[in-house]
Amino acid sequence: MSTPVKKVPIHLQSAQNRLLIKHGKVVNEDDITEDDIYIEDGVIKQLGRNLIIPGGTRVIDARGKYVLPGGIDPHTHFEMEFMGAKSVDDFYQGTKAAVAGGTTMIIDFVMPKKGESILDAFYEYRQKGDDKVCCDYGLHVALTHWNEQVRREMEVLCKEHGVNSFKVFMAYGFMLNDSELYSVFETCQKLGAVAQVHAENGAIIAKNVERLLAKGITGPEGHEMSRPEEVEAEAVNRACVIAKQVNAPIYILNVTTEESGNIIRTARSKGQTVFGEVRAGSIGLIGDPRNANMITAPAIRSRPETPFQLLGLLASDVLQVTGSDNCTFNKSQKEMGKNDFSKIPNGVNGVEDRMSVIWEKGVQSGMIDPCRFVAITSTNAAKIFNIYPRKGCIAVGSDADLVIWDPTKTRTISASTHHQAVDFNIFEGMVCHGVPEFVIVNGRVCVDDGQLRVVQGHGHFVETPVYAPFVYDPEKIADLKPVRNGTHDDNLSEHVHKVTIED
Ligand SMILES: C[C@@H](CNC(N)=O)C(=O)O
Ligand SMILES: [Zn+2]
Ligand SMILES: [Zn+2]
Repeated sequence: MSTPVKKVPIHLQSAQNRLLIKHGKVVNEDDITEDDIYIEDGVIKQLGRNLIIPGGTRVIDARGKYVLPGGIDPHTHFEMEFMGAKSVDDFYQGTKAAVAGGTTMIIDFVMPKKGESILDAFYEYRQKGDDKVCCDYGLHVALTHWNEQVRREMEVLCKEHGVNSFKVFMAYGFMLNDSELYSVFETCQKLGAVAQVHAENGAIIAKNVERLLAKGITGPEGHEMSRPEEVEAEAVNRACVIAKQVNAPIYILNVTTEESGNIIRTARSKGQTVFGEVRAGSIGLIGDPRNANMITAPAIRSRPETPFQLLGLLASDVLQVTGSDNCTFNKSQKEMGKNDFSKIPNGVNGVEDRMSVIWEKGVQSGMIDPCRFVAITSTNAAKIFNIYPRKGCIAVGSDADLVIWDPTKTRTISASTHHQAVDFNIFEGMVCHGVPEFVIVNGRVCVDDGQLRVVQGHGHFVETPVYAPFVYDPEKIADLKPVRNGTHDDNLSEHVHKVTIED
């Protein structure tokens, strides 16, 4: 007599809702295990071997592959108005490209116009992002001016809108002076927020630009000449000194030189909370000062040893995070500065290629291991912006944001095949080991055996709460130890019969 098959309620029938990833090497920041992963309703429900799971579950065989936490790119500028242009990757195409490359969450920057209410600007960005994103996203808020209203609105954003990070600029026309930086850092510290710093000395840059143009140096080579390494390092040091006065944790964006890294090392060695981030382009490339398409700020440095030095700082935890600083302008937009380098919109691509570039330059070269790769491409960003262990790790109860990564496969980066809107790629022709075969976004297979299948609006805004233990109470981070095996909770599709998938 056949066993009566229980009627499976329709809402549980979708095999898409249930996934089992088998035989993979599961990589977290601190270990690699041979666990199978059962996913249901977008959450990792079970980790372990010989799992008992509902029938009708889709099984993905990850034999010979790594299973990584989905990348978190904490530095993008989608559809941003800047230097008289608008970045061409919007929240749809930017997150589509992110997923294609193995990134399953981005954190973008609200960029208020000078004098604009930061709260209004935040609402505008939510309008831009919420319906378009293909993966989850968060928002930092840039402060392009300082006054009592900004301070009040920072408090509202932290207490009511899930913002915990504010960016200040020490360069550009909306840079803040030292006294304003002091007030912003002090306010961030009181709110339990993180102050992020674009650290370049804007006053020196402005004078250098004036002097270079007056000498007739108008080509793209003038860009790095106007903002050499020491002009970044001076600002990094000043930001650390100011933050120290008010015991404010700071996060230095776009560290591009060993000199800046050593300043951060010294500050951290004296117990100061300073985090450093490196953009993928600074690791993947040696800067070509004559190439207008590579113009971003701070510059991608032209000294050949810099990428190796930056990777060494990431390997030794002097620096903690990699981002893309994806701020893409087409060739035609870059030509706005063909007669004056200071008019070239600053920004490069990276959101799609960050993971492969860091794997190729870091893991493939032997400078970092897969665990450190996970830390600098996902986990550390999750910890700093207080979304760990929901994000940034493979653990029971975490969001099912995962990448099945083939370390042996290679791909050649090209604008002809990338999924970004921008019409060139700074990594053009680069061959990278490390290819995302499957990318799972909140439990949905969005790269399926190499085929991109994103859904616009599948992502959601993710609040980043203040007082991240990793930032404000590091001893507590141990209490957040995620559950690395066993079952999440008991509502494992009770309505259907269970099967054990034999090894
Ligand atoms: C405003 C934005 C422009 N992009 C760039 N890094 O040059 C930034 O400074 O991050
Ligand atoms: Zn910046
Ligand atoms: Zn940026």
